[in-house]
Amino acid sequence: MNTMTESKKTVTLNYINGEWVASDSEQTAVSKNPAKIGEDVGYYQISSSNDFDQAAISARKAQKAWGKLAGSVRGDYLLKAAAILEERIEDVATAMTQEMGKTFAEAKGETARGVAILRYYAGEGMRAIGDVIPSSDSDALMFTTRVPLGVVGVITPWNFPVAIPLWKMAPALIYGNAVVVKPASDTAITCSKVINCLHDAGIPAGVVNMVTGSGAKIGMEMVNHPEIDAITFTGSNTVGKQLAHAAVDRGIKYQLEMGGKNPVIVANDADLDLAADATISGGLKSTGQKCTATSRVIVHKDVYEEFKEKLLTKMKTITVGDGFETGTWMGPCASEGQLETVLSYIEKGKQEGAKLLYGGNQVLKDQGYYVEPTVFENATPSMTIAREEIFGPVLVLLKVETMEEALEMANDSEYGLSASIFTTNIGNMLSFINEMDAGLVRINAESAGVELQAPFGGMKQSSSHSREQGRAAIEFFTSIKTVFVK
Ligand SMILES: NC(=O)C1=CN([C@@H]2O[C@H](COP(=O)(O)OP(=O)(O)OC[C@H]3O[C@@H](n4cnc5c(N)ncnc54)[C@H](OP(=O)(O)O)[C@@H]3O)[C@@H](O)[C@H]2O)C=CC1
Ligand SMILES: O=C(O)CCC(=O)C(=O)O
Repeated sequence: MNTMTESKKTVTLNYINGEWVASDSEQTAVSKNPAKIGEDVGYYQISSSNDFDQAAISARKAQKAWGKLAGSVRGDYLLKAAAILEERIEDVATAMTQEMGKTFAEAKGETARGVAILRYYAGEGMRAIGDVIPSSDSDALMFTTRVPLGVVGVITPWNFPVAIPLWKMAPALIYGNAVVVKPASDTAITCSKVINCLHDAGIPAGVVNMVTGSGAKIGMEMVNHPEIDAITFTGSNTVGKQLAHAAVDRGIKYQLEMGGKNPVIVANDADLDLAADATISGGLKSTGQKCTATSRVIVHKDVYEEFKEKLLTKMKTITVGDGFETGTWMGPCASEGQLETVLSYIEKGKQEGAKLLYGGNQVLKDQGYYVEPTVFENATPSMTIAREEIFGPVLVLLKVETMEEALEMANDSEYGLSASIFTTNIGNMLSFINEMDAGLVRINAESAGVELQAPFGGMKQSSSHSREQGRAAIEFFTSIKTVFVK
């Protein structure tokens, strides 16, 4: 059982060396429902250094045997875990909606994506891992193979509490690593349910470990721990950079996936209904809390007014509320802190002279951390709302005279994660594909929407320039060995 009951409280436990255990700190913290002020979802462990130490040591011990198993055998564990997660979709998605507010439909969709991620990486256990390379010595055989890194530390955010831990853990495991995961505190309970699927699939003790608690404490201990050979992280740029510095100091491998300020360009030949729908879906689903969310909407002057009207008409139909209620399109911000951040950006937008076209207010205040879908216009590219990641349901409209100006503006950002263009002109498409500085470029499709079988990652400040997901994951989670036999 991943929980225990203590004074009528349901307490989620740590998972160390194949067992669900309480922290020796004897401290727990509460996970709160952002849709219902005052409703506690449950409790999780505030772990100690000793807990983390135990997890890292047991991962080190277990990795040796795990790494020696055939890839197909490791894959079988992932397939079993996938089947178990599939049976538990409703339960896992319920925890997700309760902990971070995403609508139940989105939470179920994400959990189904988690199942697909496990199945995809199970298949990786059967695929080629090296090349035969002709040697200059005709009597020799030269080839490459790949070996696991050892123990991988996994630090994950709250916005995709099932998909992100799985798209990091599943490739780590299939390529023979052991893992210690430190999930976001806001969604620790959801993550423990995912780990429980791996436990119930019979994964050998120590191969997977989960330690919950403060990121500032456990996260930093993780990157500095001698038993940790690599770190994979998704979250804020500030924390990502701290981890990178520490990883470089220790000479370990690291992978960071961080922020975005993703643009969508609407050309004067675009299908404006499609563009408006995709801007809303890409910018406001999950309450704008995706690193791939649309944030800057760069519109050609010829279609600006028409596009704006379509966008506003559609935005006005959005229903905000508890993600469990039928009819809710957009849930609350994930926490009080996120709500405050979003409201402070809205204030800054007004102060800096942008025009608030729609929304901008906190709503259902006595119920939860809700904010209206919001759109600004008359913004300039130098305004804070056009430069910084807001991570909320806020769109900024920017008008341009030409497509060259649109592309230049789209690239005028420290980030480069995802970007889209709406156009029917092949020349516009090709310029965008070639010149847009983003890891994910999408034509006539919203900026969000990552496919698990394709590489994912950003340019500039959005990532550590590595890619995760798809086959690209093998580059991070393994080391290449070149073998020469004579
Ligand atoms: N790229 C993305 O998908 C995401 C981007 N963000 C951006 O970051 C902003 C802040 O969100 P927030 O949740 O605070 O993001 P953080 O980067 O603080 O948190 C992400 C993960 O890192 C952990 N963490 C926190 N501090 C440290 C540390 N010093 N060392 C190691 N790990 C640490 C967190 O643990 P704990 O939860 O215990 O603090 C969590 O597991 C958002 O508004 C958004 O702009 C946030 C989440 C995802
Ligand atoms: O767009 C997506 O599906 C994934 C987004 C993501 O990776 C993130 O927000 O961290």
